Amino acid sequence: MSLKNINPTKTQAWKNLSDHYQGFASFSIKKAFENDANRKKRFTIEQGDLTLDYSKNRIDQETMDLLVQLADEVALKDAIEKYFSGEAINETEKRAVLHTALRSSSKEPLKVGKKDIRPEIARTLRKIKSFSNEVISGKWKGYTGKSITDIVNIGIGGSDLGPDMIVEALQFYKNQLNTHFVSNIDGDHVSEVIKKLDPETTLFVIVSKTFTTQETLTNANTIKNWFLKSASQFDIAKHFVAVSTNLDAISEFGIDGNNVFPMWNWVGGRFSLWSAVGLSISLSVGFNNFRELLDGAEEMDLHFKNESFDKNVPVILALLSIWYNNFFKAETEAILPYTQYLTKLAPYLQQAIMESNGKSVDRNGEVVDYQTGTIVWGSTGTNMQHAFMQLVHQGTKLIPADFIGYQQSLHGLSDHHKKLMANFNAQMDALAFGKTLEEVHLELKTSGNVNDIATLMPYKVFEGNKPSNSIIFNNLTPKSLGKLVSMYEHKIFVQGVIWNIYSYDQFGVELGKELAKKLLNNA
Ligand SMILES: O=P(O)(O)OC[C@H]1O[C@H](O)[C@H](O)[C@@H](O)[C@@H]1O
Repeated sequence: MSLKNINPTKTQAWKNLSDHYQGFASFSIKKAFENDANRKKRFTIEQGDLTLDYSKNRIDQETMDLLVQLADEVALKDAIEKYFSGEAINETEKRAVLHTALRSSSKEPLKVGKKDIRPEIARTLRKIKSFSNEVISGKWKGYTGKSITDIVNIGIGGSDLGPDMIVEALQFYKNQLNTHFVSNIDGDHVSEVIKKLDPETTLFVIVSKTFTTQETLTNANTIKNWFLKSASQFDIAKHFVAVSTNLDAISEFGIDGNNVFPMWNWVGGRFSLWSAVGLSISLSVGFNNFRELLDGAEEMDLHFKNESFDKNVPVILALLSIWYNNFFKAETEAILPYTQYLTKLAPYLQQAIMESNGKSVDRNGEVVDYQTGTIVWGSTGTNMQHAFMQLVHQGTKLIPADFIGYQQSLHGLSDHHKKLMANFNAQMDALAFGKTLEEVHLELKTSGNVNDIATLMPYKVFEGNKPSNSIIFNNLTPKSLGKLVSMYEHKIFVQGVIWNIYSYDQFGVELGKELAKKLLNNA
C-alpha cells in the first residue's frame, strides 16, 4: 500500500490557509503578545527534557488549527503508520524507510517482505558493541601488536556527515581514541589526514551503503596503498573494517569477512547514523553512549508516532515551515544552535533536508506548481551574531530560525553560560519585537546625540516581526542529541507527505556523477 496521493493545494485547508494568509499582512507578533497574556504558554510544548516555544511566530490559534487540518486532510496519520510499519513508502526505489527500527526497543516482529528485521538489527548492535569494546580497551591489536590510537572514517554524504556531526557534538563524552573523517575526492583531504597517522595504530572504517561511491573507493584505495607501504596484505584484517550493503564489493576490496558490518536497503544513507554507519560514533564515545543516542531518538519516535498533531513537536515544526515556505514565500530557514558542539549540525541537516525534499515532481509523476524543500543553513551562536545576523534582523528577506539551546553547560562555566543564554533569548526577542522609530528617537535623544537624530533614525529601526522557534533541552547528552536529530528527521517526513513528494530517493545527484565519469573516460 502506498502513501495517499493528495495535492496539498487542492485541500480545503490550503484554500482556507490562503484566505487566512490574506489577513496576515498586518499581523504583529508584538501585538499578539500584548493582546494575549497566555500566548507563550499556548504555543509551548513540553516533551520530557525538551521545550519547544513557538510563540514568536506569525501565527494565531486559527493558523495552527488550519495547519493541523492540512495535516489531517493529506492523511498524515495514515502515512506515519505506514512509515513505522515498514511499508515501501520509498516507492521510486521500492523500499521501506525504517531508520526508526534501528533504535526501537520493541520486541514485536517487524517485517520487510517476509523477513523479521529485528534479529539482524540486534545482532549488528551486539557486533558494534563487542568490536567497540575491544578497540577502546586496547585488546584489539594492530599488525605490530600495538593498540589502536586513531580511527579514520572513510565515507561521504550520509556515510560521513552524520557520524562526523555526532562525534563532534559528543566531544565531551569522548574516549582516548582520535577520530578522523575523510570524505572529499580532493586528494589534499586524505593527504592531510594521513600525515597525522601511524599505520601500526590506525583503524580504518570504510563506510559506503553501495560500496560504489567514487570518492569513498578512491580514498579507501589511496589509504590501502599507503598502508601497504609498511604492512602486508595479510595485515589488512587488523586495520580495515567496512560497513555496507554490498558484501561482494567489500570482499573484492580485500576486507576480512569478520570485519564486515551489514547495512540494509531499508535505511536511507542520510538517515543511517543509527546503524553500523555510526560505528565511528560508538568507537569514539563507547557503545553505552551510542545506545543512549538511539534511546533518545526512540523517545522522539514514540512522541511523534503517538502524540496528537497539535502537541507534536516534529509536526508543529513541519507545519510552521510550510506556513512560511508556501504562504509567505520564505526561501530559507536558519538553524542556530547555541553550543559550539553543534558546529556541524547545519551541514548535516542540509543533506538530510535538502536531499530529501529538494524534489519537484509529485507522487503522481506531475511537476508541482508550488514550492517544496526549504534551503537550510546556519551556524552556532554567538559567533553568527557577529557574522550574518545583520541580514536576518534588518535585511529584506524573511528567514524563520530555529534557536537550539541548553539549560546547562557541560563544563559548568556558569558565567559563560549565563551570557550565552542571555544572547540566545535576546536574539529571539530582537527578531520578534524589533525597535520602533519612537524607541530609536527616545534612545538617541537621551544619549544626547541630538544632531544626528534625523539622519540616523531610519537605520536604527528594527522592523521586528521575524519568526523563530526556541528549542531547549536540559543539557547536551547523547540522549538529547538523539532526540534532536530524530525530531528533524520526522519534520522532513511530515513535509514530504504534505508536499506530496518522495522524500527518500535522490535521483538529482546522479547526473553530475554520470557526467564526471564520462569526462574522466574521455580524458
Ligand atoms: O554510502 P554511499 O553509498 O557511499 O553513498 C554516499 C552518498 O552518496 C550519494 O550520492 C547520495 O547523494 C547520498 O545520499 C549518499 O549518502
